[in-house]
Amino acid sequence: MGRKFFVGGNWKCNGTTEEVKKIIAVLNGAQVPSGDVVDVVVSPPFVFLPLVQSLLRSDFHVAAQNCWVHKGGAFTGEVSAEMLANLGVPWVIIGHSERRLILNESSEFIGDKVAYALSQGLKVIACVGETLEQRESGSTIDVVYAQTKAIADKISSWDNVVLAYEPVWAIGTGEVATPAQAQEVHHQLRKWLHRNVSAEVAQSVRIIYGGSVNGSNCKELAGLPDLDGFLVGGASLKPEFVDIINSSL
Ligand SMILES: O=C(CO)COP(=O)(O)O
Repeated sequence: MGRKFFVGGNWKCNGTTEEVKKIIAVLNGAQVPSGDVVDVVVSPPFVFLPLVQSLLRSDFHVAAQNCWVHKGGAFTGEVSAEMLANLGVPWVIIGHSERRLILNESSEFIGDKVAYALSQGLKVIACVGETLEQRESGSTIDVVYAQTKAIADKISSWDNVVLAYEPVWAIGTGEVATPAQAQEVHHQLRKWLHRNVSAEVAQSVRIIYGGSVNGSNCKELAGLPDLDGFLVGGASLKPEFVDIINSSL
């Protein structure tokens, strides 16, 4: 069985109620393949999750952009995995580079978060990726292996995990990875899963790419053998997100 294409839209810390309604109207009117062909997940800021859930077509789903690492409690400003499950939010993005780098989340902390979110029945988009400095020093593969290992060490099943490779130097820069660069890292990640988890998991886990994906560059990337979809930032707030959803056709 092939891996189902997956397209996530990470809205990051953007949007007003009016803007949310506008982008949802575009998505709801879009001609896209059925949910059997592509998983579409949009990830608004926490405060807009109920609004998006109430308006969004039923074949698309929502993701939170983060959650607390363990059970909720006295953690001011945090949102727990239990709360997301209680709201019927099926997905959560964990380990985005903006949280790793700006909020100093360690790989170990991210591994704990992924494990806890899974334990609460959430599905996880787990992000890995190297900085420009790491790429230039030749350590890309070591970095993404270590980030992936920190997750693998904490979880017992990859059934509900999508792995997102997002090179930091490509995020929000307009400098998308070349098809060769993306394919190389995705292939190496699949090899790592094969060696360290299982052949079955290596075969079935979706590895998606993020970093300056847009309506014009998505098609070529979508055809790569080890690339199973996208995690889209800026372009997920625009009508071209529909082209990205359709890029595997
Ligand atoms: O960080 C990203 C998605 O999580 C990618 O962002 P951009 O598509 O804006 O480069």
